[in-house]
Amino acid sequence: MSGRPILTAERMRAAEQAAIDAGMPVETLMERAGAALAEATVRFGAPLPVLILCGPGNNGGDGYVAARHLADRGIRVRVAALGDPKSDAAKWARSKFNGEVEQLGAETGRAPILIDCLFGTGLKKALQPDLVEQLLRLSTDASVCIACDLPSGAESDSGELLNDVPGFGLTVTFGALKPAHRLMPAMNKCGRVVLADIGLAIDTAWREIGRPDLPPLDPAGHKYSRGLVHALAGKMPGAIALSTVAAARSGAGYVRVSTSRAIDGLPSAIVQTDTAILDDPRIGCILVGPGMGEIPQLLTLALTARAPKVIDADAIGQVGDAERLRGQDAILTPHSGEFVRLFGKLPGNKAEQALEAACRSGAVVVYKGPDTVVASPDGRIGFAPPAPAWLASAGTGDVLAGMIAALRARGLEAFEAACAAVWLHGRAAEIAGPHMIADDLAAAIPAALDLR
Ligand SMILES: NC(=O)C1=CN([C@@H]2O[C@H](COP(=O)(O)OP(=O)(O)OC[C@H]3O[C@@H](n4cnc5c(N)ncnc54)[C@H](OP(=O)(O)O)[C@@H]3O)[C@@H](O)[C@H]2O)[C@@H](O)CC1
Ligand SMILES: Nc1ncnc2c1ncn2[C@@H]1O[C@H](COP(=O)(O)OP(=O)(O)O)[C@@H](O)[C@H]1O
Ligand SMILES: [K+]
Repeated sequence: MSGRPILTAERMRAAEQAAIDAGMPVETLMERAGAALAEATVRFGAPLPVLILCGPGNNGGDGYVAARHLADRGIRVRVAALGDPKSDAAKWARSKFNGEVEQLGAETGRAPILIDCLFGTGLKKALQPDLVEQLLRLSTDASVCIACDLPSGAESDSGELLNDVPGFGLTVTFGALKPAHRLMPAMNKCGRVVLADIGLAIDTAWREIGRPDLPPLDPAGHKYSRGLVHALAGKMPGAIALSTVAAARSGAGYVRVSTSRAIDGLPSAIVQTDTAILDDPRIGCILVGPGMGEIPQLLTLALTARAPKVIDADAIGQVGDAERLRGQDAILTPHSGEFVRLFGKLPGNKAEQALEAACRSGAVVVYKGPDTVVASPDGRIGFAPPAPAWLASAGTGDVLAGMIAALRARGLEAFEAACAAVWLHGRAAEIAGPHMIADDLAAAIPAALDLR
């Protein structure tokens, strides 16, 4: 999966330390970070006057460097600090800035552009209430709010907010994204996240899910080689209709659905059959769960087959013990309720929980929500880029399950298929617009595929 790297605060510090050990002075890293922050500020906020709030650590240090670069470009810049810098690198950055530094407090005056360089990955606890008050006041008065590395108060690894945090239009981060940029609730405060390369070597299996690279159509292909999805219908035909239409629109060569009664309104291209022969070697992916209802036999049937499978919705509730999935080539797509029912309350952030669930089940786990994460038992984690909140409507999960099944049947490896489908699902929602229903989402899939 391509996409921007994501590191925890600890691994970020290790990457920084490795660079320092290899002879790169920390001041060089800070210089690059501050310069990138200044550059992004100019691009995002135009040459309006800037107020930079500097904390005591290296996040504040980045702020002093940015102040110098902005002043050098002739931009009016003020710095308001919590106090003197504490770290050596931040002291160095402060000494290089020739302008005045105000004490941050109730008298600090507003500016059209506010840059928060109070705390980044070194945040240890909630900000003092009076500081939160100043941050909220100055952000309300600003036209553009920019966070250096992280919004102050956002916990880097968990994505939790330790205090009230204003909404930022832009967050400029360095070397790698942090989990908080892609986990709720912090993700919702970051705005656009720009990643600056400051010359660190980053090695990680955690990435933001990027634009997928799908294999080209085989000119000599036929409908089975393009991928056969076999869906098992249950009690609610509407859900399987959404899933199978989504599978067909996602480029499966053949979509077949086993159903005991005809499903009205399905496109003629989707083949309905009253048998469920799952040992057909041409099946590229079985889809079970959407609209299944209380028919646990359908899951049992799916689990007897060798083909890869997507296990969604009601079928997740029927798994019972995650061990039952061991040896299966499966992708599980729980929302939070289904996740907790199957795996219980797991420790760690959402990504770590998904990874633990993947390890316990041996399946690729797509842990859905406003901050969907995809985890593979081999340690890879994909964090979805922000998707529109209007995805929160009935049936959109059925559409996602069908999309994953199609991409799996088309031959993508399980983790790649899940990540690609999550990315396309979000883009299809953007295309379908705020008043969409799940049917419109499925109809927008071809346009999302064209976006790539
Ligand atoms: N990684 C990299 O490669 C690079 C990282 N860079 C930058 O460094 C940033 C990380 O810097 P950092 O480690 O100095 O931590 P930072 O966030 O400035 O805060 C630490 C200070 O705050 C204090 N403190 C904490 N919480 C507090 C609270 N609630 N209320 C009050 N005080 C609190 C804490 O005090 P302590 O508890 O330790 O006494 C300490 O003094 C990172 O986000 C990025 O911007 C770049 O320069 C380029 C290279
Ligand atoms: N607030 C939100 N912002 C973005 N995406 C969301 C939000 N809420 C839900 N989603 C996405 O919408 C889909 C909902 O799936 P699910 O909960 O299974 O619904 P259903 O079972 O009705 O189809 C998931 O892909 C989820 O990631
Ligand atoms: K910050």
